[in-house]
Amino acid sequence: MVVKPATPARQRHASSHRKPGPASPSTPGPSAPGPSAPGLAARKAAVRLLGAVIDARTSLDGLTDNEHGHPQYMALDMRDRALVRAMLGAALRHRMTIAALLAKRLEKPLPANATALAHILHIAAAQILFLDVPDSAAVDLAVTHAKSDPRTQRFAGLVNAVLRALSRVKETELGPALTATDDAPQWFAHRLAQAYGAEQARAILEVHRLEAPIDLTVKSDPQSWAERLGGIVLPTGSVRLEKPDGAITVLPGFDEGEWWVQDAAAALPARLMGDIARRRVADLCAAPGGKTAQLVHAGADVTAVDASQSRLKRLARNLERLGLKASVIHSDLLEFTPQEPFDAVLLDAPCSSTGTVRRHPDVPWTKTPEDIARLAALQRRLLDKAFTLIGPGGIVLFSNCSLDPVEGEELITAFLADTPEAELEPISPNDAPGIAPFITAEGTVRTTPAGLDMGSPDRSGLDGFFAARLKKRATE
Ligand SMILES: C[S@@+](CC[C@H](N)C(=O)[O-])C[C@H]1O[C@@H](n2cnc3c(N)ncnc32)[C@H](O)[C@@H]1O
Repeated sequence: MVVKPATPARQRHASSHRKPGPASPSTPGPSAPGPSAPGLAARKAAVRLLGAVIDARTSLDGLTDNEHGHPQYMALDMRDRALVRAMLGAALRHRMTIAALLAKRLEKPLPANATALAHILHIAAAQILFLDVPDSAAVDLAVTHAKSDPRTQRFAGLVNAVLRALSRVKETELGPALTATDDAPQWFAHRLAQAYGAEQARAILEVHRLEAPIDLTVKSDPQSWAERLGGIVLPTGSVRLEKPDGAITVLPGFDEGEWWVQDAAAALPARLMGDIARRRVADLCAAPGGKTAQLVHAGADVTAVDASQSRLKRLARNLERLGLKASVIHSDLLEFTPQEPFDAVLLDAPCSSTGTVRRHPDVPWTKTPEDIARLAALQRRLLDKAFTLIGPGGIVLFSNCSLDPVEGEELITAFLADTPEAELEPISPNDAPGIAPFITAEGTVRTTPAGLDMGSPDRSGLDGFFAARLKKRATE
């Protein structure tokens, strides 16, 4: 398979350009960079954050937030932050491949409690194998890092020897290692295989090694926006950008509010609600508002509800930029008591996010099967509540970005069995452009990252999503 380099790291990082010291198999060379070497702070931050993800199951999104991120990350300039994200992306997307190649260079496995050492090796190996950083810089900075930490000091020679050996064999060993390895924790690979069969699970895991392209939902005229922005129009109507250079916010149409970033799969649920022009519609877990924007743009009178104040602030900013208006309510859905029923509600429920691994490669490492069970139980409570908010003949569109049937197909089957006044309104190919390949035998929608083949790996794929349209039976 072809491994797409993890951008933006194929740019060279000036702070990494040092000549290597003399290559000794086990002793760091005399010219190994000093404790304040350029590029060292970025490596230390990446190692620290990898530890937080792997050892403490902390979500990378929060750690690398540009306003409230981890202090070691916040102390870096934007260029080094991009490098940290690239190192972490590669280290997590290829975690098992890296582990297998490192293990071959070690005489015996690292002790289970040598986590600091393991993370230094993984971050350096990610650079050597997948990023456009000179191998010598990756090795030397890892050695300096190891020397500076009392927990890893005595392993500096081992770090040097293992990484230099890895650099020597990467051309011959990387390809076969990628073919032989599932880059996922066992529980996750196993669950995917149970749900989708071995072949499809393998295809999904392969796509998880790639970074996702950027998709836009445009207010109108996708073809002309695709031409202006250098992208393609997907069969579903989203515009897919081809390797955008630099910040999205400087592209034409951003300031004018002509489009918003939204994965092609995430754009599907709101399109399945039928003609909602002038209807009263609630978006029940709304922030940061991608689907709210679609509903308002479709002409509905929208009430957007979310339990998170900070995420609602982002929703309000997004709607303002787009020139779209909704009533915004800060409330736990379980305590939301509107005065009148809605014609339709969209419940894009909080979930394990296992459909978004291309964008969030930490997810399989931070989530557990217990999280999936807990989130499915919460989703069921939210769905029961959502169903009370519509009148007879009203619609609940339930969706989430999980790949797990426990949060999707199985949840809906149980809901229908327990709720006599509910019926599934099957989704049909005429409901939305490009939807046909994703409709299941039951009439729900299921996408996986291995879907939407656009001819080349970096143009293809979409997030994993589930959607079901439920109707409240009209009373006689
Ligand atoms: C998957 S995100 C929604 C994404 C959003 N629909 C969009 O398209 O931009 C799930 C949202 O559910 C919200 N949430 C979680 N539990 C909630 C609850 N009990 N009541 C209301 N909102 C909740 C979270 O704050 C989060 O914003």
